[in-house]
Amino acid sequence: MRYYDKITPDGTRDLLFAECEQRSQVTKALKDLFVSQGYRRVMTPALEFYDVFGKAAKYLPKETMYKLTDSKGRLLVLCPDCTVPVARLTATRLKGMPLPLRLYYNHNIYRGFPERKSKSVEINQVGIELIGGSSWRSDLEVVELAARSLDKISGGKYRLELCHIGYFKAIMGSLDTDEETKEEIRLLIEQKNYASLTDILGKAQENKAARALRKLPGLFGGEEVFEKAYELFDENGAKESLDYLKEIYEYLCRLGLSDKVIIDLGLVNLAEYYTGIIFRGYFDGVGEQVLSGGRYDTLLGQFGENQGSIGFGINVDLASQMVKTEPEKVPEILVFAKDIQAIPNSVHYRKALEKQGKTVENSVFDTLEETLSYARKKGILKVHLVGEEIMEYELGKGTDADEDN
Ligand SMILES: N[C@@H](Cc1c[nH]c[nH+]1)C(=O)O
Repeated sequence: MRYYDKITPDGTRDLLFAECEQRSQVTKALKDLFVSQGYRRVMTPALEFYDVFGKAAKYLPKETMYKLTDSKGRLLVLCPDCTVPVARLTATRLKGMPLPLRLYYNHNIYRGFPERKSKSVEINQVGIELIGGSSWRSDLEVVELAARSLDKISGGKYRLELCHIGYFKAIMGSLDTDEETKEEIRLLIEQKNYASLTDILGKAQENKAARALRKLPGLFGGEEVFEKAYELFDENGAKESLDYLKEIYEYLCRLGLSDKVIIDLGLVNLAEYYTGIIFRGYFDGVGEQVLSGGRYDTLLGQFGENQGSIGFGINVDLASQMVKTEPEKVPEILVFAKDIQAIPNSVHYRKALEKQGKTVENSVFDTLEETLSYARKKGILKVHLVGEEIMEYELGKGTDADEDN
């Protein structure tokens, strides 16, 4: 029998020192930004009833959720998405609060990807949701905030891809095929898999919609994309979606972000709750998407509250790759209590040093000799011995000359 007692499950990992620091820096930078804009923090549990997502099962693939049962045999999941629990919370405990609600969170989510062993299944996500308010103004606020978040973390080395799911939905609505094939088509477009897309569309009835879908993954770039898109398909609400997206795009250009924003009409996200604009953020040199978000106007309705909302989430681990940390600092002083009786005094002494802003470590060795040897190994330059008096030992870098003086 094989024991898995020295490793972590596929897709999870331990984080050490500098990595923890990078994470903290990212979350602090984002938190400061969100708080300064009036967003308030909420926390939802790591465990949720499956029904919270089951009701919205169509929003997230069931196979990617980690499931377990509680003591009453009810089905639970490890939270696979932050937006759905926030919708649950808004419709229950936050019901009746003045709208709009501006919420932010820092949460781990769990999504299994059986086909990709190396992909993280535990993702630390920081995000916001803006619930209620006029769609137009909320969309402008949140898209700009997404760009600002990416900018703050990467120092300008980012790009934001924009789409409106209404365009894709309009085309799909005009395609004469069953739901299963439609889902397959959506996946192929998401993966920009032209070959299989052409194959599968070859089987559907040839019409304007099928032609447009074939071209969809290529509708990617700057302003010129709009012209092509209008030409390709403008029925069934497609024109209105493009008009709306174009206005958002122009607004971002007016903010000076034209070199950061890309239109990608092939952005057909995994989470099916989107009903309006959707967007994704990338950092230069990081292959995977760091930010994802969009407008979802029907999700809250699933929980009995009809409110439109928009939000985004940022993958903190990927964002951490953009953060440089200072080389790790060792404590300035190692304090050693000469004997058991001196320990209370050494505590007072450490507190006094901490008050002066010093970083202080307590020696848990029984002898001064071991304490000095440890300090040398760790590179701590000062050892203070607390007895009747305080004795200070200075350990020069790489020398132990003054050890016994
Ligand atoms: N929950 C979405 C991001 C999002 C937040 N709000 C709207 N969308 C995701 O994980 O991709």
